[in-house]
Amino acid sequence: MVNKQEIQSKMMQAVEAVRGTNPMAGSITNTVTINLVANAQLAVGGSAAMVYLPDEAEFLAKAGGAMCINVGTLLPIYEETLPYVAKVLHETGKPWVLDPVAVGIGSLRTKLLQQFKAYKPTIIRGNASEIIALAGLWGLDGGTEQSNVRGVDSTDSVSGAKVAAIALAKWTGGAVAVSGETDLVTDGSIMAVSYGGSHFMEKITGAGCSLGGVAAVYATATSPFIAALTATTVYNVAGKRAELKVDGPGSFQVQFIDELYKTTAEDIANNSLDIEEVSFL
Ligand SMILES: Nc1ncnc2c1ncn2[C@@H]1O[C@H](COP(=O)(O)OP(=O)(O)OP(=O)(O)O)[C@@H](O)[C@H]1O
Ligand SMILES: Cc1ncsc1CCO
Ligand SMILES: [Mg+2]
Repeated sequence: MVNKQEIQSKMMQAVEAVRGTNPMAGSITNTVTINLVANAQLAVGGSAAMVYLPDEAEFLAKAGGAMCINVGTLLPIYEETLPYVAKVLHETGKPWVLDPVAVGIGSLRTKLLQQFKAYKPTIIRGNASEIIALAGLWGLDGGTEQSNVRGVDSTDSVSGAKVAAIALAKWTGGAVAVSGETDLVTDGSIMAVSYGGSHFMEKITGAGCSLGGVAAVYATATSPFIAALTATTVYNVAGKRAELKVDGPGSFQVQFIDELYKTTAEDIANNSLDIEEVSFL
């Protein structure tokens, strides 16, 4: 049986460990949201470093406790950097997060995301359409060949990505986090549903990208499943609280960083969470 209290207590430990040790998680991420990703990582107690070049990515992969790869805005150099660093991460057993932003657009994005299948990202984080499309690209259950990703936005429901999320987690042996109004996190055998957040998170860019960066920070301190669930939960708590204090998306983003900074381990344990065993779904 899955023990919800044990999961909550592991999340609390991860939050405290990160606040106590300031772990570094490097990123190769998109140019739209790079600043929000770094600030969110710092707000939860981590340390950020962003690079583009293959040798620098290798340095960060080895020096940090985990890494975040987000394919939002591809540059030609990424054809070299991304498979190279993913191989280093896989071979050294370093946890890494993949955000398959806009999967389905362009030949380089498709080629890179196909290459990542063999390097088994420890955490895959995306919106529902991205998770379904990545499962489709990798030939796994629950995926569709045609991507429903509309640019970087989702057109699918989170619950519709359940089978794809489980299949991806079983393939990687890690965790998958599907974001939306409610969030799903699975390791292929447990399915967690986390509630909270804010409608304003759809009105700022990078809530998802920065969630991936924060998941990488927690992955330096705990298992992929607990890291993905802790990041998801912190986002749900901080989003809910920030919404109460603001009246628009611009001030929401500022308030959200403050709430990430203020969210405690107890707040995370007290946030609404459902846990189910996948075999019963
Ligand atoms: N309608 C909503 N209500 C509550 N929380 C939401 C809502 N939509 C998104 N969120 C939260 O926003 C965060 C990002 O999820 P989202 O699905 O928007 O990612 P995304 O589409 O990849 O974002 P981006 O690509 O802009 O970074 C998650 O923490 C999620 O829980
Ligand atoms: C808007 C946008 N375009 C490419 S990446 C990105 C950030 C959200 O995914
Ligand atoms: Mg996204």
